[in-house]
Amino acid sequence: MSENFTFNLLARDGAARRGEITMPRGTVRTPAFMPVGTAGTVKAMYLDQVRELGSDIILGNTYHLMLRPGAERMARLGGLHEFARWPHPILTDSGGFQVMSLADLRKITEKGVTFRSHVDGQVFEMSPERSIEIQGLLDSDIQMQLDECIALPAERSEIERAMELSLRWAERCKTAFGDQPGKAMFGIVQGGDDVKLRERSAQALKALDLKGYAVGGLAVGEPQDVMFEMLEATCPQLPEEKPRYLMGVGTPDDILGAVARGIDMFDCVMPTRAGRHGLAYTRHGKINLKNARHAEDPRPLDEESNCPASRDYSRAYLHHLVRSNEALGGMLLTWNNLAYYQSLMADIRSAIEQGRFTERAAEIRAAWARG
Ligand SMILES: CC#C[C@H]1NC(N)=Nc2cc3[nH]c(NC)nc3cc21
Repeated sequence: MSENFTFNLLARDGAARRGEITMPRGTVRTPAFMPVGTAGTVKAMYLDQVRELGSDIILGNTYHLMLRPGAERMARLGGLHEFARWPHPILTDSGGFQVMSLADLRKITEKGVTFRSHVDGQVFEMSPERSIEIQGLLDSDIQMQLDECIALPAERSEIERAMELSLRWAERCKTAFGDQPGKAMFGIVQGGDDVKLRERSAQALKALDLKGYAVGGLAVGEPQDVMFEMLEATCPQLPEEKPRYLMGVGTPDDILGAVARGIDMFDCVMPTRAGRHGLAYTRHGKINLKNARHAEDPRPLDEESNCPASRDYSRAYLHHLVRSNEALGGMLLTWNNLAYYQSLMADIRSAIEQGRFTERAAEIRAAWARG
C-alpha cells in the first residue's frame, strides 16, 4: 500500500481512461463504481458481500453521519472504517447536496450553511471548515469540498453566484484540509447546464491544484445529451493526471457515455434503491420483477453470473418475494444489481486496457436491446 495518495493512468482509449488510485487503505481500480453507503451501511447488504463483488471503495455522507451518530462520537468509536468494519477506502460527500435535498430551514451565507436536521429538527451551522473537520473525524480517505447545490432550473445569474461561492469555499476547504499525504480533498465543478460557467469553474479549481476533481449538478433531470455536453466542456479543462468523479451518476448507459468522455469514478443510488423496489439490472437489460409475466418463470436473472442472487434464484421466486414485500426480495435484487454494476465496471476496465472500449460499449448496449 502507498503512504501517499497517488493516481496512475495505466491506459487510454480515446478519452476513456484506465487508472489506479492508491492510498494507505487500498487501491481503487478506475473506472470505478462506488456503492452508496450513506449512513455507514450499503442498504440491504453486508459489507463483506459488497467487497466480494469487487468494490474497492464505498461512499459515506457527512450530512447523515453528523446527525446520527455524530462526528465526535464516531471519532471516539475509532472512525467510520472501524465503526462499519470496512477497512478499505471511503469517500465522503461534504453535505452540500444533502442539505439542499433533505434539510429544512436552509440559510446560505458566505460563512456557510445553516439548516434544520430532517431527523430531529435540531439546527446546525456548517462552514467549509466544519465540513472538512467532520470528514476528518470520520477518518475519510477522500473528502469532498463543501459546495452550494442550488435547485434547478435556476436563472443563470443564480447558477453563477452559487458556482463562485463554491469556488471560494473550495479554497477554504483546501486550507482547512491542509497537507494529509495519504488522503485527498476533491473540488466539485459546478455551473449547471451552462458551458461557459462549467469551463470557468473547472479552470478555477484546476488552479487550486487539488488531488482530484468531481463534476456535480448533472443527472438532475436534464436530458442525457446535455449531461454529455457538459462533460465534453468540463473534462478537457481538468488536469489529465488527476481523478475525475461524476457525482450521483448513473444508469449503466450513463456510465458508458461518461467513461467515453473521460470520467474515472461514479456513485449512484440506482442499483441499491432500484433493487429495493423490485428492479433488476442485468446483461440483458432491466427486469421489473413486479411484473406478472415472471410469476412462473423458472430461469434465474443471469445463469452465467458469479453472484448467487443472479444465478441461483428463479425469477418466479424473486417475483413472489417482491410481490409479498419480503425483505429477502430487496436483499437479493440489491445483491444482483451491485454484482451487475461491478461486472460492468470490470468489463469497461478490461476493454480500455485492450483498446476496444467503443466496440465493447456497442456490444453491451446491443445485449441490453436484445433483452
Ligand atoms: C450542484 C452539485 C453538486 C454536487 N455536490 C455535492 N457535494 N454532492 C453531490 C451529490 C450528488 N448526487 C447527485 N445525484 C444525481 N448529484 C449530486 C451532485 C452533488
